[in-house]
Amino acid sequence: MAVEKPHMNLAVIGHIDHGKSTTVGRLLFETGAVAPHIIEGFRKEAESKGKGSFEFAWVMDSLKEERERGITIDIAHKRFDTDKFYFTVVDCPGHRDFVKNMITGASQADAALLVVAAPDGVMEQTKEHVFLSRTLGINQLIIGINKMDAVKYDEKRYNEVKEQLSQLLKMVGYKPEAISFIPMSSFVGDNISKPSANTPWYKGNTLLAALNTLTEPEKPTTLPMRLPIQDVYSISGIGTVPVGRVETGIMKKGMKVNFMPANKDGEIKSIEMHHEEIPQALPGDNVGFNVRGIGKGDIRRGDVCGPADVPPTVADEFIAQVVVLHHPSALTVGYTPVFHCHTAQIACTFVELQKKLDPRTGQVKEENPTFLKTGDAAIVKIKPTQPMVIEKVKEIPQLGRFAVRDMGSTIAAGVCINITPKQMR
Ligand SMILES: Nc1nc2c(ncn2[C@@H]2O[C@H](COP(=O)(O)OP(=O)(O)OP(=O)(O)O)[C@@H](O)[C@H]2O)c(=O)[nH]1
Repeated sequence: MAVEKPHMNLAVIGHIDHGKSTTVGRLLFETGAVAPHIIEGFRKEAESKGKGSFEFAWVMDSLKEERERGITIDIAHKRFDTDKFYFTVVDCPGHRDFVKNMITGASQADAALLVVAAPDGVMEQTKEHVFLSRTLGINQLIIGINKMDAVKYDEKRYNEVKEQLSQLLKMVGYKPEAISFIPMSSFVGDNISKPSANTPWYKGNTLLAALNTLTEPEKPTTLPMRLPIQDVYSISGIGTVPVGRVETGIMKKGMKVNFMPANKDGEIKSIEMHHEEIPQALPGDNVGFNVRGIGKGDIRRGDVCGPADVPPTVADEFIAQVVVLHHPSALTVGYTPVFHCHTAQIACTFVELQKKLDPRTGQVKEENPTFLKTGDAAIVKIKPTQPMVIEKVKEIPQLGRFAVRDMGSTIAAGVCINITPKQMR
């Protein structure tokens, strides 16, 4: 029987027009995920509209209007295989709900591919995306220095851009020496699956070979068990069945558990996954489970299940590091948008703006700033308007991240660095 390859979620990030979509299109094409006749169809359609150079980018444009405007929006949920992994391409920052999806775990990326155009080098969004990747806990990075054809495959230019990037990576805490840099052209197909004769000076991996060097993320089984509740059902003959995904630790049959902030105790009677009873559930498993001692009205979406002896932390207040991604004006003390943290959505107030940071270095730029604006990073104190479970990102990273949403868009993203807990028991 064929053994399924390990799965990796890959975020493709980089400055606008640096070639993210073209690179994804090229990867899908060269790994056989898109049939050549489909590419040919796109090429003809593009030519007929005078956009002949867009063929690979077009593979990714599933929306017709987007195609006509010549920009790419929908690169979500594209799959391709290397001989070691199968990859799902997740949305990139700036595209729709990327940040929110990353944080709520819907598309937590295991690795990121940063695309940087050789003619431009490091640009504004390159910096933003690198910082955001770091904040969101993406530890593995591959860098494609793209559009090498447009700089005549010049080794000197490649080294300049590589050096700029190395500086940037060091500032945010990545180790450039552990990262693959690849001179490539997604458009021409250089160094994607085969070493290119256009870059005889380059002896490193192709993009596909570099993707194969990534390591499968370990399941966080040694952390305390945390399962944020997605829904609660009442099933006749069984009783109350909460459902959700195990984020950390192991849920076992017979375990004594506690739900916070509901502050209800129970015992796991049975666990079910894909309609089969299982003795234990691991991180990543989506399960339904039956708990002795819990009624349907006792718990709800946003509550978190944990072991009774290490219950989830309910915050009275918490200190967070945030990055403001998009705020129409100035974010000030008193602002109370909705925080999305695991499955909870709770209005929280910015009660103190403690320090403004340089988003690239993390150095303090200003103490007690009066406001924050788009692009700022800061240390802030937050007070939830209702009891809310959150954990320190250093202790349980999966429950320590949040997205801040207001009026339909993601205003900020952040991580919880300290908590003043609410005494619950
Ligand atoms: N010369 C050259 N052009 C390229 C290469 N890769 C992409 N392009 C062109 O660069 C432009 C932008 O490419 P996209 O793939 O749409 O870039 P993107 O980063 O996905 O852009 P957004 O989704 O709008 O942020 C298109 O005109 C591509 O044809 C390359 O390797 N060489």
